[in-house]
Amino acid sequence: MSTLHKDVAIIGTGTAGLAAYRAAKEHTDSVVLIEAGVYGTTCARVGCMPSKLLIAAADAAHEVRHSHAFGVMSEPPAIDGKAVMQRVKSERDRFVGFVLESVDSIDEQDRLRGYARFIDQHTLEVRHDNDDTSRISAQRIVIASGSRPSYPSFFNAAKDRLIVNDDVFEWDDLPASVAVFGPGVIGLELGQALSRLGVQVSVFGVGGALGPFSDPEVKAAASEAFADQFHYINTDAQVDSIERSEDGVEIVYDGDQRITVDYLIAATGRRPNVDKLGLEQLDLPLDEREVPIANPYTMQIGNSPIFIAGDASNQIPLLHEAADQGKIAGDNAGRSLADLNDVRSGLRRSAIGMVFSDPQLATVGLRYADVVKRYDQACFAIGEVSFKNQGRSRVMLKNQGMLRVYAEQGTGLFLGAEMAGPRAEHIAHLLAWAHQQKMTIPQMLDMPFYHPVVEEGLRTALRDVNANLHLGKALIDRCAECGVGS
Ligand SMILES: Cc1cc2nc3c(=O)[nH]c(=O)nc-3n(C[C@H](O)[C@H](O)[C@H](O)COP(=O)(O)OP(=O)(O)OC[C@H]3O[C@@H](n4cnc5c(N)ncnc54)[C@H](O)[C@@H]3O)c2cc1C
Ligand SMILES: NC(=O)c1ccc[n+]([C@@H]2O[C@H](COP(=O)([O-])OP(=O)(O)OC[C@H]3O[C@@H](n4cnc5c(N)ncnc54)[C@H](O)[C@@H]3O)[C@@H](O)[C@H]2O)c1
Repeated sequence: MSTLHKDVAIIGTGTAGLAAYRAAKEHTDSVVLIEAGVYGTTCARVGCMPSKLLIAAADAAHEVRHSHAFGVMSEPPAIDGKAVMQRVKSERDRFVGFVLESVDSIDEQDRLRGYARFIDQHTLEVRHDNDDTSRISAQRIVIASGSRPSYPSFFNAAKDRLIVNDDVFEWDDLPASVAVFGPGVIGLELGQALSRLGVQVSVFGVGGALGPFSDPEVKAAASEAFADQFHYINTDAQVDSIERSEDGVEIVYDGDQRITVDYLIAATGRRPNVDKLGLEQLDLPLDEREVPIANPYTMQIGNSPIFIAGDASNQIPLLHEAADQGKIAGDNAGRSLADLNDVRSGLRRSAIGMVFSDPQLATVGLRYADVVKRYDQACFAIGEVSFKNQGRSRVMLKNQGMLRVYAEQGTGLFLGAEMAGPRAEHIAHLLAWAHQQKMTIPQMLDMPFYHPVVEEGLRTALRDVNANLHLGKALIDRCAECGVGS
């Protein structure tokens, strides 16, 4: 068996692996990137980009369907499922093309195709497509193997009609009906988009979980907004049976209710691809899910010569986090070649999470559950705004949802927020930037607010928390000098 000797080996050529490669190359020329699947990254092929393309088509249909409320009359939109999927796939392929160009620009001798597994802390065995194996001996190894959908085994009863997000983006046409299991991030994005594109969508959840929320008030406002968006939604459904029937998948639920759908989409979470890497023989610190425990600032696993990044790390499974973690892991893998203790803390930004549904959902900094865990009740304050009567939101007929902001008593430090509402992707950025700058609520209120904008709703929530921190006056019900409806 041939053995390749390298300073740094990276498992996975996704976003994290590519970032790790570039960072490691700053320290040494001897780096290899190993890829078991297809190049192109999860984000571009089956994740961020195709999902947003589907959502864009759905939004277009929704706007036409609701134009009459503005006095703009139009026919109900005719959805051409084949044309929808054709655009999703062709634009997706364009994005994938950019990634492929970037992979192609990497020296061929730095790339290896095959499935990597650990033999020991410095040795990988790689199984190639033709079933041959080779070995890599590396001083430092970065695990950047991503994640995959995970679902309970009873879903397998749906047989060939059980699908995951990857399969949706392979469709040539839209189906008539689907059941989405899991009203989390993927379930809400894909489920709502399909529903707006005329697919009959039924959503089944467990335990009342909805989107990324831990704040019961924000979750309740989001529940209200989503209540009439689907054929059926129950965030705490009792599913009795799932069966592949002649016509599709038959689901019996909530006692004697039954529905037959074309497909069951499993969106019940993802698991890191670390279970088949042979980690059990390496004496690494593992968590209860057997995922290596890495220092979030250095991405080093214990004091070992192994680093981890991206979804594989199970820290924050988002694209920008995969890029940041990959950079930190690759930099430290290369930097520590001479001395394993020479690792540096990289930049970890304030947390920001988005769901591109309508209303959009967002979390920033500490979520409500984190605040409650860290602080005594008396040591933090909450401010809120409902978007129901918020001026600009009403103007646009996007007046649903709620924003709640959390702050520290005494210092007035902004701690975090949860939001369901219009323009959340932009408001979440303002909040995340304020959070990273460690701004206080009074400092945030000193910033400019234009009129009439949705951000005036943010100002209302900030004023509310300011009053609850005893740093300012209580809110006046109709603050005319603030701008009508702000
Ligand atoms: C439907 C969907 C929508 C999403 N939307 C967003 C969004 O809007 N915004 C956002 O920030 N995030 C989004 N995400 C999350 C984002 O896509 C991921 O966080 C990110 O792509 C993870 O990158 P990664 O490098 O860790 O993994 P990947 O890009 O999956 O790369 C891992 C690579 O490792 C390879 N590999 C695995 N095991 C081995 C092995 N043993 N040997 C060799 N190679 C191996 C795999 O083949 C793969 O190519 C979405 C995800 C999904 C599924
Ligand atoms: N916009 C974005 O940034 C974006 C979009 C998609 C995915 N992602 C990333 O992908 C990750 C995974 O997304 P996800 O939606 O798969 O996971 P998730 O954790 O967000 O949601 C899973 C949902 O499934 C539910 N669930 C679990 N078991 C169930 C069962 N048996 N029946 C019904 N429901 C069940 C959970 O209660 C939860 O609501 C996200 O955490 C996120 O990091 C991000």
